[in-house]
Amino acid sequence: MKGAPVAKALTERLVPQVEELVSQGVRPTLAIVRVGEREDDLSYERGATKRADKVGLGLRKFVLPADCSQERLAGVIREVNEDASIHGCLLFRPLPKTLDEAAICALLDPAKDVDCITQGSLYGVFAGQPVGFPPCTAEAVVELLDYYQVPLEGAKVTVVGRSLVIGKPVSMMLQARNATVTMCHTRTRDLAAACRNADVVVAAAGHIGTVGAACASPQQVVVDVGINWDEKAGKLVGDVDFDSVEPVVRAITPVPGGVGSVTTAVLAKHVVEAAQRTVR
Ligand SMILES: Nc1nc(=O)c2c([nH]1)NC[C@@H]1CN(c3ccc(C(=O)N[C@@H](CCC(=O)O)C(=O)O)cc3)C=[N+]21
Repeated sequence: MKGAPVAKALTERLVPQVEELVSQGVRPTLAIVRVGEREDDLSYERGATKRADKVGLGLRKFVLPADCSQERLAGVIREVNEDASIHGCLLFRPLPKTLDEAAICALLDPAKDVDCITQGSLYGVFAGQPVGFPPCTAEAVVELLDYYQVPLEGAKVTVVGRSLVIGKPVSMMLQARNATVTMCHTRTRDLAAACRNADVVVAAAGHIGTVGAACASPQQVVVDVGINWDEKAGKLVGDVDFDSVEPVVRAITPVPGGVGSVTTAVLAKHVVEAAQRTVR
């Protein structure tokens, strides 16, 4: 299950909407805030830059060194908040450990929170209320499964990983679609069994090889959300051991070229929606 056709379908709907906004004098614009040079951040930035070009979004990049102070980063977020020509903000996470990530996230204007880093947006996802936007990657997983017509109603879905960025919110979104969701993590006793037993596995652990052949079963659909830098191979890989899992399962997403490309399309969609809200 490649991401490109899903992203293309999403993106095609956005182009006329951007044209309409531009004719009203508004160019939907995304601010990217990056601290340091993490490989996964740089990958997202490349993808988002290409997507913004295709859709016709404005893009402003704020890049700070990994050792920057809390005050300096806070200053950038305030600048984003005050700039009326910016409609959405993507702050790459995790931030370096020296920074207080929660305090930074709380500073962002909720109206510009296109990736669910503020508490109100998270509340929306957990309560099933239309407050803000869900995390782009979590929404991308659901978009991808819908595009490939993978049934969720009553399906057994195992989510591996419990982060606030992906594991927890995607679990809530899949449950909202009436899937029966099992949440697994580093302390799960028999991860392989919990995965083998599932119709759909969503791998969002953040570690290379978390989901291996023992987790796979025929008829299963595997969505790999992981973006890890493989030092030995010198390339980006997912959380799933693709070569051993792919021959067993019904369908699987590649990394790169899977969920990531859909994530950037969802991001563009959120920025367009945020801009539309400012003119209505
Ligand atoms: N607040 C926050 N939310 C995130 O969702 C988040 C984050 N921080 N920090 C970094 C990771 C990583 N991530 C990627 C998303 C898309 C691609 C993507 O577009 N990948 C292209 C390839 C792009 C390329 O490498 O040229 C693809 O898979 O085809 C990559 C990585 C989201 N993350």
